[in-house]
Amino acid sequence: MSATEADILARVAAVIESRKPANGGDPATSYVAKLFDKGLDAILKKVGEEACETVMAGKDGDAQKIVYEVADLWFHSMIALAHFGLKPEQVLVELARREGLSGLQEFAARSKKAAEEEPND
Ligand SMILES: N=c1c2ncn([C@@H]3O[C@H](COP(=O)(O)OP(=O)(O)OP(=O)(O)O)[C@@H](O)[C@H]3O)c2ncn1[C@@H]1O[C@H](COP(=O)(O)O)[C@@H](O)[C@H]1O
Repeated sequence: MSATEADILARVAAVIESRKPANGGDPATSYVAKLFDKGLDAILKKVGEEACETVMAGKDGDAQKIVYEVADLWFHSMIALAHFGLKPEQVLVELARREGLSGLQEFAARSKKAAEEEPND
């Protein structure tokens, strides 16, 4: 991945931020501003729809369609992050934190902690 591609999330996030009503986003001319105007339920509905469309593309096994739907899913997830004042960098930091950490080991550690915290009857 080139530096330019790595910067895309930050650039798209900056445009999303600029579309917030407080930053002058205009629902008449901007899809993102229109979604912010509709509010959190509408944003989350789009995230759910795009997740379903990603699943359907996966079932079809069409590589190009999968890329297209995941792009829609990431894009709408970024609008949801922006709604909560969060940045994609924070998700990237979390992914980086998990690098090299086996998912199975992490699950085992979490299960052990939950069992230890469970109140004894
Ligand atoms: N990456 C995207 C992007 N991906 C998808 N979409 C839009 O998201 C919508 C996806 O909805 P669907 O696929 O469900 O199609 P639809 O049925 O037309 O949509 P709905 O009526 O259900 O909302 C479409 O209208 C797409 O055009 C996007 N719209 C904008 N961007 C980025 O956001 C920037 C700002 O966009 P504006 O706010 O519109 O200027 C753009 O320059 C792009 O970089």
